Amino acid sequence: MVCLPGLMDQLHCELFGSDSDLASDLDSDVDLDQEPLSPSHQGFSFSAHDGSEDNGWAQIDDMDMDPIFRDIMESVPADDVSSFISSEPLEPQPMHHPYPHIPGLCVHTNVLSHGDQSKLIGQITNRNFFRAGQQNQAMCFGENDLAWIKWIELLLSTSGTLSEPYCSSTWTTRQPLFDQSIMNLYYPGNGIKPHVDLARFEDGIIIISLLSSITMDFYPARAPMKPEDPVEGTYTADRAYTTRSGNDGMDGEQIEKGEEPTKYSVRLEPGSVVTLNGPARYEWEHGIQERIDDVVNGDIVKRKIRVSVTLRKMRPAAWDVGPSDGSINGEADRKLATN
Ligand SMILES: O=C(O)CCC(=O)C(=O)O
Ligand SMILES: [Fe+2]
Repeated sequence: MVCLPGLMDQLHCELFGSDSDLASDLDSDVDLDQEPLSPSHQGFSFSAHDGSEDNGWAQIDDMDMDPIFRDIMESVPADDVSSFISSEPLEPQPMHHPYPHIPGLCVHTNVLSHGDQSKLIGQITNRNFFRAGQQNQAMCFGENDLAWIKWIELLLSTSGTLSEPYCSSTWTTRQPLFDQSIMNLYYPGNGIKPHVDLARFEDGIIIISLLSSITMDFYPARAPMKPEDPVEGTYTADRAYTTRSGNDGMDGEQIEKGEEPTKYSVRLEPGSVVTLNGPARYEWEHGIQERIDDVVNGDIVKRKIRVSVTLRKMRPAAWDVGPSDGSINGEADRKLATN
């Protein structure tokens, strides 16, 4: 694993245990019939949405489990969440939906079968990434720490999700395909502010949706990026993440002028995958509004608990980036969104 202290700090990622332990622990996949991994087997702790600095495993036994999370997770056998996903076919027939207004955006439905979704959720809960529901985001860095999710790459390939014209072969043939992942947990009412993913990630980003559907919105970026931008980023936090949230996508200036911002809404179903390439990755912001329901074809649909997995690849130079303003990324946005 390569993860410099500065970078770790900036992305709220804390290492527990030695690298060698971590690598061997993560070599094999999670056996869903086993007991959840003990804290000593888990290499990382992750930022909590309360912003607390010290999230050491020593505290875990003392944690009060979030009651909503407990109810949901206790009702789900570790290896079967199909009761959450009742409306999908057993054998998925992937469909690919490009969005012509947003070049490089494609939503791929029915990519993960019930079993695939169960396995992925089982892996996530087994690893206690969300610390029993007390935090809403977790991250993994480096190929070793993504070993548990490597099987998804094959699924993406065989489903046609990583094929032209939806995804450019300039990135789908890279090795490794992904070396960074973020798991996000959303309760009804939670969201993520509109953002362009950090410049430190390469082109070619995927978002997997699990457990329930949600509406994601896309807006033209206020500060578009280019692939060759410095890995540190080129824009400031106050420019990138100000008021475009919770008000149907209008920022302060646009509200004053009475202008409607361009916004495209995309429905993300469990088992679906979003691919972001080129303009969709660099020139459009994506976000999820903080609401308890979404309007879908005129109907109000209540939100339920949702988990997403974002997979990306770090730009080589990004591993050397030291600490800077940690607030200019989507990770920090989750913290704001839940406070
Ligand atoms: O949770 C999602 O669906 C989106 C996550 C995201 O945009 C991010 O982590 O950068
Ligand atoms: Fe993002």
